[in-house]
Amino acid sequence: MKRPKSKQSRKQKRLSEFQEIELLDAWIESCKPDSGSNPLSLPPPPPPGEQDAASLPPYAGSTKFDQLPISSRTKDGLRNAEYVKMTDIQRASLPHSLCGRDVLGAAKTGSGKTLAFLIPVLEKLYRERWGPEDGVGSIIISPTRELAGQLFDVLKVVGKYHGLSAGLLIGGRKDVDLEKQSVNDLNILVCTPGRLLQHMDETPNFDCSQLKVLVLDEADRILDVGFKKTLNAIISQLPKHRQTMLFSATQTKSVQDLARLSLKDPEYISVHEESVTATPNRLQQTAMTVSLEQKLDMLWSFIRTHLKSRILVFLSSCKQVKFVYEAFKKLHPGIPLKCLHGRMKQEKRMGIYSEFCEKRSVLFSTDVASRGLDFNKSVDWVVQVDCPEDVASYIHRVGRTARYLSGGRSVLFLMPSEMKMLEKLKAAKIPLELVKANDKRFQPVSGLLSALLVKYPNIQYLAQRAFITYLRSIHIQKDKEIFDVTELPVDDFSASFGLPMTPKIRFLNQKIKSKMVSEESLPLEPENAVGKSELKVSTESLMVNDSKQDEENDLLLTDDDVDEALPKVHELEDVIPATRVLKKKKLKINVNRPVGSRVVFDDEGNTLPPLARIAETQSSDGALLLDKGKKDEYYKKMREEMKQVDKEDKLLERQRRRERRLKQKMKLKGKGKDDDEGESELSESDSEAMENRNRKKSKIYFDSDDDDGTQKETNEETNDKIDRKSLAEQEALALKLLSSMHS
Ligand SMILES: Nc1ncnc2c1ncn2[C@@H]1O[C@H](COP(=O)(O)OP(=O)(O)OP(=O)(O)O)[C@@H](O)[C@H]1O
Repeated sequence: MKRPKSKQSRKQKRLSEFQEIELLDAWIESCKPDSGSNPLSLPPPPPPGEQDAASLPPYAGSTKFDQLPISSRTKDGLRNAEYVKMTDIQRASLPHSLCGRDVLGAAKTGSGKTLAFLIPVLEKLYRERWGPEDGVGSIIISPTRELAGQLFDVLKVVGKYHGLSAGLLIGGRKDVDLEKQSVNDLNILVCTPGRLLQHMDETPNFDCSQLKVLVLDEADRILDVGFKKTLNAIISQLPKHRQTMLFSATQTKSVQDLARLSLKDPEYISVHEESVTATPNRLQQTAMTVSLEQKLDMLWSFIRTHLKSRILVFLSSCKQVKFVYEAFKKLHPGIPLKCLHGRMKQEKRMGIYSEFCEKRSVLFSTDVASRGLDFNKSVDWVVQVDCPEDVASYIHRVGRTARYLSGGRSVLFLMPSEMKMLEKLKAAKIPLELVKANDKRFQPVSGLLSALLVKYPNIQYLAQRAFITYLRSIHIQKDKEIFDVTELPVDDFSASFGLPMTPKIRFLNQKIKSKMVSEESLPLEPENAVGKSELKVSTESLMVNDSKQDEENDLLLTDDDVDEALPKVHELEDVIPATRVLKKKKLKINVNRPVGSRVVFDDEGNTLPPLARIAETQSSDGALLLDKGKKDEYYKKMREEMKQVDKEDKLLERQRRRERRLKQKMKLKGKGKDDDEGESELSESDSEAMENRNRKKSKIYFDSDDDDGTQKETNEETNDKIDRKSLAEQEALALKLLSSMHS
């Protein structure tokens, strides 16, 4: 902010300031609007020429900033930024806030709430003659860093001619030590709750005891459970005697919340309460039924048909944002893509935010961009791919378009299981039209994604993470009437991401198990469990249209270039087509599975109870042998059958042996004859070998060298006896082993 340049001019300024402040104080005091009155219903003050010279003109009912009891510095700042006429929320709240009252302001998105609290902040400190040595005089808290940055920018513009110092204190910045050195010299802090508390805890001599004005922008969000502890800790360090202003498009009226902030007779200013709609009039809102597995196809088709628009796409988690951004970027839709989420470095976040303000592009974002952000050039479309958690969240998301006097359009994708949300939105005075997509413009992307995932494992990893986090985000939603994770067709959803297999979903198993227990469902037999836990496959196609359609509502027609030829989709020339067939089999979740035990599955994928594996062999009647009596009987029968088969085998073997020996005998006899006849033909060695062979043979059966037929016959019988004995022993041993195994 500018400071007076020379000593002389400073002195003059101080003098004129002094007079101006006196006049302003008197004016504000003498023309105070009645507490609880609505300045919007009052007539505007008469023009300067017609005013009573003896008295100050009433300011409640003013329509222009110039008519308000505010300093010339603020007026200059406003004029500089071309703010002349006030919006409704400014007209309704400024007369009350300028006279120091606590205010609870609610007005539609994009209706100018920022100035409604920045002007009183500047004016209060100015009239208190606040200076650098006075320390922190006002704190403005915003739920997100981007919004805090934006508020700070507006403050710099409007407060340009004031001598006050202001600082932006937000997380994610490296220069916290530098901040600590200068924070005590700041008069106005624009901050996020976490960073403010950090300074309260860590910065030596950080002092807010003189605080005059506290502002909570997006108050309902800051008072939400997410910030509860932080906010309570902050409030406990602030003086109770102060002016407090709360602003939001979806205001809190909870007495508990207001008590936490120690508000004193606050003015409830809700300028659009009587309005027919809760959202800006120039906002054209539509909804489409899109099944979970078709969301990405629909989003891709939407982007491809709106290449000349500035589109803000809301997804439910950082991981979703990362995956869709990275994957679509690789597919080159024909429009620049950007992404914004809480896990990004602060500098990058700010960079993306300002780039999106400047250039036509598609910004994929989490709810980090859903509140307060005022993109410079208007956003043409807000696309909600994932259903917002509640009505308030919907209002803030769509509120990023159709701001101030501009128009805008929005589309909400609703899964068949989320249709209850449509009723809730309509009940909250949100004019939504259910429309259908143009099938001719529908361009599925799942095939391209599966090819992409094969080529880029890092994107496949992102897809897996995105898949899990989406399901988790549904799982943790509070409104179970709308969000039911067990209703989701997980396998088809995973396939729509291009994933070759459905990733494991542990929390879902537990969820389903507990659901089944609470519903006292069928006995937990594996078959039932699987049937029960099987996640539905949504066959719902693009749209259920219950309203009359016209071209205007056809969402896959381009908004301004319906007949214009679209650039061709950049084909994945170098992407290898997916070789693996996508798993279409439904996920079977075994709710019976005891923790830490081994589970056995049959061929169908059903679990088998313990011991079933042993008894896998079926009896003649086909039943599994789990009964011990039946099992013993079954094995006894089997043993006997085996014995019989053994016997037959042995007899056969014996017979074969006998035949072999007979043949050998015959051979030997024949040889003897031959030897006698052709002695000269046999060498010495040959006869020796023959002798040895005969000896060896006899050694098999006899210990003596005597060799005649009768003897051999007897020996053979003995041998058979030995054989028989050993086989019987072996048999007995085998049976013993078998029975010990199964007893
Ligand atoms: N009196 C005015 N004259 C002209 N433009 C204005 C005026 N007041 C606000 N604006 C413009 O209107 C736009 C929306 O204002 P602002 O961001 O304050 O809305 P908001 O009500 O805070 O919205 P949200 O609820 O989304 O936070 C801004 O671009 C702002 O510059």
